[in-house]
Amino acid sequence: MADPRADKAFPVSWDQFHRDARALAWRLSDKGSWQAIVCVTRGGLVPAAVIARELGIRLIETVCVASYHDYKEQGGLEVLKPVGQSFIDLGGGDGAGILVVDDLVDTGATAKVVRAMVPKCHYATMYAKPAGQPLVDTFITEVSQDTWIYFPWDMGYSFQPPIAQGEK
Ligand SMILES: O=P(O)(O)OC[C@H]1O[C@H](OP(=O)(O)OP(=O)(O)O)[C@H](O)[C@@H]1O
Ligand code: HPA
Ligand SMILES: [Mg+2]
Repeated sequence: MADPRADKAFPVSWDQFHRDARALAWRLSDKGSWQAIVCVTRGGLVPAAVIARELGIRLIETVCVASYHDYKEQGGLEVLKPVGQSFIDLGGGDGAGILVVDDLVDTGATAKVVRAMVPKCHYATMYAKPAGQPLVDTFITEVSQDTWIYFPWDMGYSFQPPIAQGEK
């Protein structure tokens, strides 16, 4: 269950997301070499594109998982498409040689089911909340459990009331 008190906001712009994705690629670049990326859709598609470009990886697979069906509401976790067997077999049948990429880890529920498919993978996310961190090998920024991360593809420009107005 995501923290229902996730009331702090961590908004991420496209520029910041790109910078953080590049930073993740830099951090990964001396941690190994991978034959393929498995991106966790849908959120993992975006950092996976940047990391694939930076690390020169052209073999890309998806694992399709839906966990949060409504805003901040974690429903039953559904695996809509598992990792393909040919990818699991790349490094000997246990996911070695696979770099898994997702946008974030929160409770760790998604990472747990994906890791069960490719136990020897390297699991990388852009952002990590404490509950999910033990399931991730590499991430860029830690945010607290009571923070909700707002990704650029979920946002639009809107009027912000002045700070002083909120104090009335
Ligand atoms: O650590 P957890 O508590 O499992 O949460 C993390 C997962 O939740 C979000 O995916 P979501 O299920 O919302 O689907 P989406 O990627 O299609 O937005 C996010 O992209 C991660 O994959
Ligand atoms: N932001 C966006 N999607 C999420 C989050 C979050 O903090 N936690 C789980 N899915
Ligand atoms: Mg996701």
